[in-house]
Amino acid sequence: MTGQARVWVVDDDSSIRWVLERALNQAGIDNESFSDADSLLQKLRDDQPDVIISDIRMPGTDGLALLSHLNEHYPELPVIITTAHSDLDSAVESYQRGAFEYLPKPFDIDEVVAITERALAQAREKRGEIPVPEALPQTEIIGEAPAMQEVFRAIGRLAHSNITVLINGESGTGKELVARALHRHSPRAANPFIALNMAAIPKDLMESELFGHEKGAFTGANAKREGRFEQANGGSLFLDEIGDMPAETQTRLLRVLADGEFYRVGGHTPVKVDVRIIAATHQDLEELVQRGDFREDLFHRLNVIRIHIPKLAERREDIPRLMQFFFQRAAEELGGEPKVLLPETEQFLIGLDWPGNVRQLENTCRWITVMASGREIHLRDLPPELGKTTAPAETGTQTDWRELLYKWARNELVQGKHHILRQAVPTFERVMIEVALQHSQGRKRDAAELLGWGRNTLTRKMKDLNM
Ligand SMILES: Nc1ncnc2c1ncn2[C@@H]1O[C@H](COP(=O)(O)OP(=O)(O)OP(=O)(O)O)[C@@H](O)[C@H]1O
Repeated sequence: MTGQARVWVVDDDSSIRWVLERALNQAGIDNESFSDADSLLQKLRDDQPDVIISDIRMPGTDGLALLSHLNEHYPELPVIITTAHSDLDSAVESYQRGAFEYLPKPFDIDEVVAITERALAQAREKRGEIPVPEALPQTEIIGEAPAMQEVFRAIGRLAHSNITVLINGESGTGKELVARALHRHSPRAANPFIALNMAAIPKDLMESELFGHEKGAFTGANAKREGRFEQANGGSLFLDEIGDMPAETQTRLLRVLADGEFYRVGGHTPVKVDVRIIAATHQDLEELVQRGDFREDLFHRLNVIRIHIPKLAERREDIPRLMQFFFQRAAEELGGEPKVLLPETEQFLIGLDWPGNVRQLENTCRWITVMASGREIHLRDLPPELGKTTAPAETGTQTDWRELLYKWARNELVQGKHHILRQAVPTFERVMIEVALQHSQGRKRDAAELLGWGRNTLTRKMKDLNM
């Protein structure tokens, strides 16, 4: 945006001017008020705002006359009309004379601010200024594992279609990322992508969240509200954790999918929408259907194309690149240079089970970026709980590390490596030496004694190991 956004408000009611001034100021929108249209027109001769909010009934030039004048002489300038005497005629008249929006009083302050922001965005667009890009989450998907290649192929095949897609995968495997990619590569890319997590919405608010409500539909519904379906019109609606959708909402969703239209809560006029549904779940929907917890007909409607995202432990080969990517991103966000893993640290991390999948890996990389002081990451720099939660925790510390070693060795062999002792033994010795030196506060003679070596052996080993 060039300079500050400026909004002019004209209303003969000083209390309305006061309320609007306060709300706009709070939203950081620069504004100025006028008590009548004539003084506004006067000022318009040598200055121009980005948006005007005008009342209809005012002494002197009224709002509709002002609107006609503005529409003729300043067609680019969005005008929001407000009125306390709302009727069908004034609404129709306002739109016919080119109003950007029409708002009956008393209005919902948040709604006025939201509409003003939309008007400001449109004004910028018309002036040819580049619209402020929305802070889109990073959508690059990393995956060289065959299972991920399969996912990419599915996204590619679906690129030109509007088909409903069901994404299956454990929590944190990247379902939302894939949904965004499906949207970004679809003919709807320029329209909204709206994400909604069924598990995060209280049951009794779900319908109004999805379908919106009319003013007065229930206690607390002070103004009409658009639901997510309307917001996603022309674009995609991502319904995450669809298995958690309550039965009544399932029934309504099914009807919307069949008819392409719905009623807002408390509404009597059908609302038509064109929305592509991308649903996701970590649950076994077939099993939910069997148990009677999910409607079978809805399941079939959603299950047109299914994309399965494997858990991270099933695509360990992607872990190094993912970590590199997350270290890079964490460094950009938190400052500093991206961390680098020592080979033994990387091997250890590749061997873990990662029950929280890619999200857990990402969080671990952020943790390391914040907590580790050096650039190179040793085993000792890893979050202490990592081994416990994600490695198969056995009884007693002795079996703990042996289990990990088993896992590591198996993994090496699975990856086709040879001579694995060449890596394992020095790694083992290095860890032992580091711990002993830490314990002896750097005194080599004591460390050697702790290890059961002579001092010369320790010195030679440290030299061999480049320590
Ligand atoms: N293949 C990948 N490449 C890069 N980043 C990824 C990949 N998979 C997941 N991520 C990142 O991991 C995090 C979790 O992914 P996402 O939110 O898409 O998972 P989800 O399966 O939708 O999780 P939930 O089911 O818990 O909502 C996100 O920050 C996402 O950017």
